Parts: sequence; C-alpha cells; structure tokens
Amino acid sequence: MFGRVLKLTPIINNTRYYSTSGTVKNILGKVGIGRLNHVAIATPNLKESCDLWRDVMGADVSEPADQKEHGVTTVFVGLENTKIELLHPLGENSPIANFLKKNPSGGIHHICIEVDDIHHAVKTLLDENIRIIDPNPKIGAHGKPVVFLHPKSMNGVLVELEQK
Ligand SMILES: C[C@@H](C(=O)O)C(=O)SCCNC(=O)CCNC(=O)[C@H](O)C(C)(C)COP(=O)(O)OP(=O)(O)OC[C@H]1O[C@@H](n2cnc3c(N)ncnc32)[C@H](O)[C@@H]1OP(=O)(O)O
Ligand SMILES: [Co+2]
Repeated sequence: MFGRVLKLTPIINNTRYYSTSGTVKNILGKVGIGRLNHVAIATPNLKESCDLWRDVMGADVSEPADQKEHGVTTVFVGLENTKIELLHPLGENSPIANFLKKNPSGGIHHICIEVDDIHHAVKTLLDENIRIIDPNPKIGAHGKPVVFLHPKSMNGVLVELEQK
C-alpha cells in the first residue's frame, strides 16, 4: 500500500515508514493514533448550545441522539476539519454529572482521537501503565468501538480513542 518500505526509523518513540519515494507516508507510532475525531463540550442546556452553534456560529448541527450505554445525549457540530460533540447528561449516574457540577456553565470535556486498532492501542497503553477507564471498548456515537483514557494519566485531559 505504501510501496516498498525502505527503512524504519524510531523518532521520539514513533516509527516513521518511508516509501520508495522517500516521503513519510504514515506515522503509526506505538499506539497508532490518527486524526482528531471530535472535541467534546459538556453543556447544561443542549437546546441553547445547538442554537448557538447553528444560528450564531453558522455550523451544521445534527439532531440530538441518546447514547444510553454512555449516559449522555450527543449532538454533532460539523466543522471543516473536525467535529464538536455537544454532551448533555442522560439518566441517573451520567459520567458527565460531576463535571457539570464543577463547571455549571459547561466546558471542554474530552478530545477524541482515531486509532488504527483499538485493541492494539489498549494493550500498548496498559503496558505503559496508562489508566484506561474501562479497557473493554464500548460502541460509541459513530457506531465504532471507543475507550477513555483517564485525565490523571493524560496531562489533565480526558482522551477518547475511537476505532478508525
Ligand atoms: C458517546 C461517546 C462518543 O463520543 O462516542 C462519548 O463521548 S461519551 C462521553 C461521556 N463518557 C465519558 O466521559 C466516559 C469516561 N468518563 C468517566 O468515566 C468519568 O467522567 C471520569 C473521567 C472517570 C470522571 O468521573 P467523575 O467526574 O465522576 O470523577 P471525579 O469528579 O472524582 O474526578 C476525578 C478527577 O478527574 C478530574 N476530571 C473529571 N472529569 C474530567 C474531565 N472531563 N477532564 C479533565 N479532568 C476531569 C476531576 O476534576 C478530578 O480531579 P481532582 O481529583 O484533581 O479534583
Ligand atoms: Co466523545
């Protein structure tokens, strides 16, 4: 797919794969991270946030979808190069309830990065002693498996990994 691999050079813990033309074709890294899928914003008022992003900011805003497995309702705001995921608590024991208690007007809740192979990513991260909230992937908002890395292992940022 990338032509003949000429050499594998470890650079800051990543492995760069050079094609025969000498250009860097892919940087798989140890975990296999790829594109930023979304930035999630928790909001105390989903309708007001939808109005803000649709009517004031002028973005495409999806219909709300209940993610019962995750205890949240999600709305996706389309941007040119990524998405914003608006999050509102669903049901009792929502994982975002405490966050909204601490941040009553809302705030950036997590970022989501795509990975080549979620099982490989989980294994690699556990080997590095990164805290994974539940290492068994659940199906996320895009119908693909996701896991969450604890903010205490990730410079204070909750990180979702989503299978590409
Ligand atoms: C649908 C799906 C998708 O996109 O496909 C989704 O995104 S679902 C999105 C919703 N689902 C999730 O977020 C699932 C994973 N998240 C969780 O399980 C939870 O939110 C935790 C991350 C474990 C936090 O739970 P909780 O707030 O109840 O615990 P806690 O209040 O004791 O917090 C423990 C410490 O983590 C910090 N903390 C909590 N939430 C944080 C966040 N979002 N970003 C950064 N730090 C955070 C707290 O301030 C606290 O730090 P201090 O101790 O220093 O005060
Ligand atoms: Co998310």
